[in-house]
Amino acid sequence: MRMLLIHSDYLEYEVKDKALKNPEPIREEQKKGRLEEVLAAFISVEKVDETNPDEVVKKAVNEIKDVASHIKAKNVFVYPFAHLSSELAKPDVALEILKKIEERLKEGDLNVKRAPFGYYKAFKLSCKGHPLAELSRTIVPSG
Ligand SMILES: Nc1ncnc2c1ncn2[C@@H]1O[C@H](COS(=O)(=O)NC(=O)[C@@H](N)CO)[C@@H](O)[C@H]1O
Repeated sequence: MRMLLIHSDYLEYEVKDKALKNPEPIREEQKKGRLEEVLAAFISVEKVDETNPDEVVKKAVNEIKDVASHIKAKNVFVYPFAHLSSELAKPDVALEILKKIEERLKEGDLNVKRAPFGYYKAFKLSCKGHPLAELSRTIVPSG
């Protein structure tokens, strides 16, 4: 799994077209979304993650929580992003892993949103530019 973590004044998205034949079914209110003072987690789920999804979920959640506490962000946006890797996991596996990351993060005291999976989306971001505002993480199952 590859994650790009951006601390931003806000992240807002708007769903445009389908990027998959069968994207995640969404409700009308999910077609647009916005969070202020947010840690945006752009996540590419990779083929290697399919060998142990639960382990990569656990590691990803720990990394996101760790960064959020360091930068004192209470809001997290889980954002499916297929452009951080050339070895993408199958969409159904990727969606399950992203849903689990969202669920686990919500168990803590973070306010979490997840952007819809399988759609082209317009988005706006305002990176804060401090030394920890742009981070990346590579997460692999231990095998
Ligand atoms: N492995 C993945 N990790 C994260 N998001 C993914 C993954 N696979 C698919 N997606 C989601 O599905 C959308 C389309 O994925 S894509 O790889 O860019 N494109 C496609 O798969 C099709 N256009 C066929 O190539 C992405 O924008 C993202 O929302």
